[in-house]
Amino acid sequence: MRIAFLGPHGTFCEQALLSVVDDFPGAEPEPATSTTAALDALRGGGADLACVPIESSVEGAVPATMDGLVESPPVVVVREILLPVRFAVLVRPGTTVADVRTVASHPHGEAQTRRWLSTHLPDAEVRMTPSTAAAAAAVADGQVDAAVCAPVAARHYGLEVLADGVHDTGDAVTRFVVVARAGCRLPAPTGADRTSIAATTVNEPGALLAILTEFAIRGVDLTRIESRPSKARLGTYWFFLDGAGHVAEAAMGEALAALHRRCTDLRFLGSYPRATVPAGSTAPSPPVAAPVAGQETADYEEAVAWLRALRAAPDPGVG
Ligand SMILES: O=C(O)C(=O)C[C@]1(C(=O)O)C=C[C@@H](O)C=C1
Repeated sequence: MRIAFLGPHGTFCEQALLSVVDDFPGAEPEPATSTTAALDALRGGGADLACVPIESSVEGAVPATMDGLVESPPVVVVREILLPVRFAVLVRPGTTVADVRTVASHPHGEAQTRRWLSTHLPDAEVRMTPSTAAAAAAVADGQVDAAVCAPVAARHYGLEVLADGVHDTGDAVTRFVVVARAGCRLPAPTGADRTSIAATTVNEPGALLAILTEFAIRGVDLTRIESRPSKARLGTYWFFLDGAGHVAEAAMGEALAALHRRCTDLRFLGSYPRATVPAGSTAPSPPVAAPVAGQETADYEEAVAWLRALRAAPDPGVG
């Protein structure tokens, strides 16, 4: 089983994938040159799964992933991974701070170390690369003087650490997702799951509120909402929503069925176990609201059984 990931070797994405790879028997991680390339490999059949970053606790959404999730043919998330991230500045051996004229990183790496860079390397030109490890590779090739990346990249590219712990915000966490082609068997409900969707709707007052209401009235805790341009024309958007629960559960299933009737386009992007921040990290796990009384799975099952009993009345023809 080939799993394409945002490469080259030494990315945070590779670390995230390696932390769960044993759960995918026979997995062969294969580096892709970008998030888009990883998703393209999945869609084109060159990979069976793709592991890509989706959001950072500091910098927010990874646009290439959000946009890639709603392209065709459809894909679904089957796993999420939370990885605490800390950044180092890597250089070729012997390079001093005074030698650094160019520094490279992924846009999210630059965003999370901007203050450090402006304080300690104020005159360095900052260049963007498709990943933090691509920046480390560029240092090794002599294209730039320094990379802002994961410390682990040093051993992949024969670099040394000029400065460690250079992130501006402590306890940063990046969320990664493992994505499969739609039609695969969904992960079974665990009781602590997340469901992701993307929806478009008409432009009229209250249209977004109507979408949110379908979740609210069923006690579904929304854990994330983002919008991205639909790309069809200015002013039209995909709304990406994550909610606590599994499509196999009545509350989430009913909410999605209601959205299917209501939205102009609705993409189911997967139901998968909610990840927590790994033990040992000081970063807090994301909050999830407590269940709402009367809206728990057992309440739904009881209500469905009640309705079924009503409909199964022995003499429906009375009157
Ligand atoms: O470039 C990498 O190493 C990645 O895995 C990507 C990525 C991201 O997209 O946010 C992951 C973690 C860090 O926040 C910086 C970059």
